[in-house]
Amino acid sequence: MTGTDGRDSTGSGAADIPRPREELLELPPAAPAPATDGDDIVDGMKEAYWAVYDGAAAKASVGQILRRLPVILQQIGRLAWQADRGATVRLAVLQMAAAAMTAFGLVATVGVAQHLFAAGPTPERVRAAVPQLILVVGLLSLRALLEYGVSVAQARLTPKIRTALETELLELTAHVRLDVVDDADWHDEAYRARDRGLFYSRQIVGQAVGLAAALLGLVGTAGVITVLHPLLILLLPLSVVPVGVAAVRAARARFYSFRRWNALQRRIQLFSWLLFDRDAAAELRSNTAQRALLDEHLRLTRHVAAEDTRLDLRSARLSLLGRTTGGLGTTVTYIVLGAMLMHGWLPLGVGAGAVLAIQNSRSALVRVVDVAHLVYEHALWVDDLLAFQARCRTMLPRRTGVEAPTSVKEIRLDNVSYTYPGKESPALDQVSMTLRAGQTVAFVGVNGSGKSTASRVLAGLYDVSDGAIRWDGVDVTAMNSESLQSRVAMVLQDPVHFPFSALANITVSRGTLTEADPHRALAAVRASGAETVIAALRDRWSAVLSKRFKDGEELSEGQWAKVAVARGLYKDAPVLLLDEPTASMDPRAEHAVYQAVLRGNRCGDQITVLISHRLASVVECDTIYVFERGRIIESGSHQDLMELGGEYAEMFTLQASGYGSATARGTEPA
Ligand SMILES: Nc1ncnc2c1ncn2[C@@H]1O[C@H](COP(=O)(O)OP(=O)(O)OP(=O)(O)O)[C@@H](O)[C@H]1O
Repeated sequence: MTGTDGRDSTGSGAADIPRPREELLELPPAAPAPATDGDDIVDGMKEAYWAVYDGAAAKASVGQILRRLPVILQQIGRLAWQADRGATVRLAVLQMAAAAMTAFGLVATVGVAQHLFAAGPTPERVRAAVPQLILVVGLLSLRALLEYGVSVAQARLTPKIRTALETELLELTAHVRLDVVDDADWHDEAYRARDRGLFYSRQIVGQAVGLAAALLGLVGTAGVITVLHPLLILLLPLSVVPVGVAAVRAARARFYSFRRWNALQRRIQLFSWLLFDRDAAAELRSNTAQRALLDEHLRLTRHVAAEDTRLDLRSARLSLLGRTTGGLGTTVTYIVLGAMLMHGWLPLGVGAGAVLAIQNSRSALVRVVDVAHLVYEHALWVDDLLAFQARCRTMLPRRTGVEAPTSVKEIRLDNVSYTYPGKESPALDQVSMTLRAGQTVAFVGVNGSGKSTASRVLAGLYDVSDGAIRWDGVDVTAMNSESLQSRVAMVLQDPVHFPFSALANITVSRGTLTEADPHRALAAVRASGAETVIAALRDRWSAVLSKRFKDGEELSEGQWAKVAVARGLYKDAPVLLLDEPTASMDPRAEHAVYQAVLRGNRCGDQITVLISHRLASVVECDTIYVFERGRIIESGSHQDLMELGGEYAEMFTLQASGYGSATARGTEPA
């Protein structure tokens, strides 16, 4: 006997002597995981796709931040305006009024100081200050009320903005074309927009309000100082700039440590995830690998503890530096103020007021710096979310064109080609076929030959790169994509396990979870074999098919397959595509499905396409198309193809011989 490689396969001769192996790989090291104790463990971590903007505020210059702030405030204002105009106006007006009260309160406090530091006996000075004191209390109470109003408006606005953004994001991601969803980069962006963009969009309104309040406070106190004495405004930078510089450095250090902390946590989480994970549990135990992973976890945790301490110490040092520079600035301010008082340029009461106002400005500036950094970084995430939404809007399926017909007599594919984005060679190459109502056809071929791609193109999920698909002569590109998709029922090998009731798992194929056609549902589960599955559930049709819910039930893969076939049949579309739906079914269930779908052909004018690797199940199809590298290499009935003696006949004979030899072995005498 001679094999295809020409070597003798009888077990004798020179061909049996193994040839020396080529040295492809050197010996591995004795320690598989190199110790990284001496290295910076954060550097070994690839940046997570969702962490791209972490620490951005630490990298931006003060100029960059200042330039972006008006744009950010404007953008958040626009989002707020779209979400709730009334609440936005109230928020802005009340916030400005609260800031004005702060400034008036400061003026009144200066008035109190002027009376207290005026010449004359103390009781008279105190009495004279009382009306101003009452005014201060009144203004502060009014400010508290206004700030309450700000909080109320903010509480109404924030959830509305978040809901609007989330709804729009889900609406867009659920509708973008399938080829877009196939793109891994798009996925990363989608997760980032959902996890980070939405999260920060909820916080950013409050932060923007805080920033506006701090900025208004700063402007207000600067105004008061100018009113007290124009020269004092020159003193203000002397006092506040060092504080501002220290605050900028401290804020940057905080963002920088947050970024490192995040990277470290991700590294640790990899290990804790392996120790917790259900899928890893069996292998972890059978390999007795728990100790090794726990040791690695402990090693990393110790690293993180040391890193935490280092970052905290750095932050403490920066804070000390900030206080020292701030203190120096204050000392210089007070010396100049003292000199002005001594030279009689300033009355004592005004001097005391100036001290108060300068202190106010300093704390307002620190707030501005802190919040500006936060807003800057978080606005990048919100920007990212909005840019992603804008991109998705350009990736929606065709929404123009005529509605696809509710029934079809003939679907023609003329030289259809399809190339996946980013791929060089086509997955479908010049495929032509004609499918007629009432026919059942099969797509067969080796893995990767293009069968599923052909079915997705037929289902209107991908637009062809070349060629045309016509439904009764009408090119599908002239049809609204979603209407076309609604005319095709698709059953896949790995169906979605919807965590809904058994009934909703069937009705979802007609786009509803709440309305059912009871007769059609029963007919569909009977035909697919799902009837016995549902009948065995405690709550039958209403049983929730997910263990994540109380009293929920879990199905086996084969049972899910039956539910998925029922879902496809329930859709009752003019085209039914079955992409290896019975791969996980037991032989009896598979037989029943083929009886129902193929021989019974429940719906006389339906076009049924079956993709299967079990060739025994396609024998009765009207036409069998054999795919190879995206092309159709053979087509015809089973009989035709067997007579042709090509690829199909070879595959069929191979499978049949497996059964034949097994049967023969089973019947051989022992
Ligand atoms: N989403 C995708 N993105 C890029 N390439 C893809 C994608 N899906 C399939 N391909 C490629 O297209 C070609 C055809 O794949 P397809 O899934 O249509 O084959 P198939 O015949 O259904 O295979 P199988 O029998 O394994 O299910 C393969 O080379 C595959 O790698």
